[in-house]
Amino acid sequence: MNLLKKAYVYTENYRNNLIISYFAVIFSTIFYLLISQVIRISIDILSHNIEAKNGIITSFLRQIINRENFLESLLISSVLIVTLTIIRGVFTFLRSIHSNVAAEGIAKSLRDKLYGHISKLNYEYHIKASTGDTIQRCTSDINTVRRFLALQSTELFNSIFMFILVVILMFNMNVKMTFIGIVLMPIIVIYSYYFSKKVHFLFTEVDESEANLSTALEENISGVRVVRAFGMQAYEIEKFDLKNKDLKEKIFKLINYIGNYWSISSLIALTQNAVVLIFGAFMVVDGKLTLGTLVAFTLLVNQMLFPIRQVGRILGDMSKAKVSIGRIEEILDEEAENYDEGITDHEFKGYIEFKNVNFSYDKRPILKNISFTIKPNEKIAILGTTGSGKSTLMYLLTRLYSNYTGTITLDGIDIKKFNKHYIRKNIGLILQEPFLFAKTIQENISVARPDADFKEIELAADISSVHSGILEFDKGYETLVGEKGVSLSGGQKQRISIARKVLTDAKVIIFDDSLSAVDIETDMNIRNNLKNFKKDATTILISHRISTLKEADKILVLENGEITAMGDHNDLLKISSLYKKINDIQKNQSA
Ligand SMILES: Nc1ncnc2c1ncn2[C@@H]1O[C@H](COP(=O)(O)OP(=O)(O)OP(=O)(O)O)[C@@H](O)[C@H]1O
Repeated sequence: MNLLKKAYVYTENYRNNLIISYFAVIFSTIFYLLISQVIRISIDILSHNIEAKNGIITSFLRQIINRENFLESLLISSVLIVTLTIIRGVFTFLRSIHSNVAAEGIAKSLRDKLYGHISKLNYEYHIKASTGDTIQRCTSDINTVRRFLALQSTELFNSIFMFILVVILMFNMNVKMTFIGIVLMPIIVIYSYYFSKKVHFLFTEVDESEANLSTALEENISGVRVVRAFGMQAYEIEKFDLKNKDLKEKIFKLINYIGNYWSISSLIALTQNAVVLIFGAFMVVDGKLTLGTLVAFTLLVNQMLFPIRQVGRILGDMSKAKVSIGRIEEILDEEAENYDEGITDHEFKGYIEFKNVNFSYDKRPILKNISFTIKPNEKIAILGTTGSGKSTLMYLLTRLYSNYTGTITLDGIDIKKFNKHYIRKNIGLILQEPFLFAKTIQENISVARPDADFKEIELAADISSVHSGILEFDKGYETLVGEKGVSLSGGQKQRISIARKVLTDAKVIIFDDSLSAVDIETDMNIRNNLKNFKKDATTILISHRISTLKEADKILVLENGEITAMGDHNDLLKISSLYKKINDIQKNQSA
């Protein structure tokens, strides 16, 4: 019930389709019962002229068929049966169309809802969640809910409704035969229920094995260079072969089990049929049952058996649907970032201040008592040991994390009061490992401003020192970048991502070690180009290169989450031992 209540919410917009398919189930069942009765009464009238129990159908048939005009009557009842079967077929068709329209519609709106929500979830969620798991929730979990809501629920309704009506009708025809007709049904339901549980487990095993195989394949393809460099091909092939074998064995096990189930349950179903026929035949011989009633019983029992065999499976699948709905709701219950509130109309001047900022990841202190200011148009640089918290500092500034203590202000206003889009539009963060989409270079540059014209894109690429490199490709800006930009060098990828930011009108540009993969000369060119192009932009440079750092107006030295020194190049040579050490090492390397 809880499941149905939860699931009901997702049927919005498709409830009419579901109602039509439920009604179609009702009418298709009623017509089937009608057909069985027409067959029963026709056989009884035409074979022995037996006075069947009076009723609407009997009175109607009595008027149009009789034993005296045998052939004509046979034809009439056949036409009647075919007509009723066609009408039933129309209802079955309606049921199928409407339940499938509802199924696909519900799945689509659920996918839209889930994806829309995921795209608004905070950075912290994305860092912690596994990509594979999230994709599974958006695909196979939605598929399970789709099948349950629109297909299995109508199937379940059909099975229950059919069972109740058939039993009532059979009771009406013959009480003793009714018990005989359903004697093996409980065995079939229990068996199919246990089957579905076991099969669920086997399906999960196959899914896991398939996921292992895909992961191995994905790792091998994307890590092809490492595999070759270490001569690991033979080892990787063997590893893949083992996983492939495991998948084959699990699929065999599953097929075997399903095959056994259908054979055994068919045997039980056939036994049930045989029981009806044998007992029924004796009763017909004893004159306790008419031939027509026996035929009707055989038809009804047969008709009931297939849906009953499905009930166990549907019940098993319901538990799967419950888990899937839970997994989907886990995401939907995550609080989304609010992009609607906050200041958006501020004329940003570029004054930034960190005041006593402290931040922890899972209670582990990362930034400790950070205080510094950046004036508009100033160029500041950050040097720090690995893991000292440089990137984290920039994540706080762009509001990827908000759970810090202390204050961060823009032009004297707390950044928490600004709209998040506004902050990220004005403060452009360029990451060390940029992500490129499986699109053309031109599209990759214009993601930040899809309305930019080609001249602007070219200029942005030129400023980022990547224009001439792009033109060397046969298709130039139309070159398709692979899923992870594999056809581009690390430096090219970094420069394309810089071009993206150049295209925006961000007032602050942060280079988070995003020039690390380009040589010193290109690094300098890009910075000079930017200086001329974005004259009034504030720049924050995270770098390990003294040649880059020394041009900054102010350099922060970060060690273990603390600012240990602050000043320009000459100041730091005197006051920071870390800065001096790095300077000496790099000086010796270039000497
Ligand atoms: N999502 C996270 N959850 C937990 N700890 C994290 C998370 N992200 C980073 N850290 C930890 O926080 C510390 C600071 O990370 P950060 O990336 O800010 O350092 P960094 O100075 O930029 O390092 P690098 O120079 O290597 O890029 C590191 O010890 C890192 O392991």
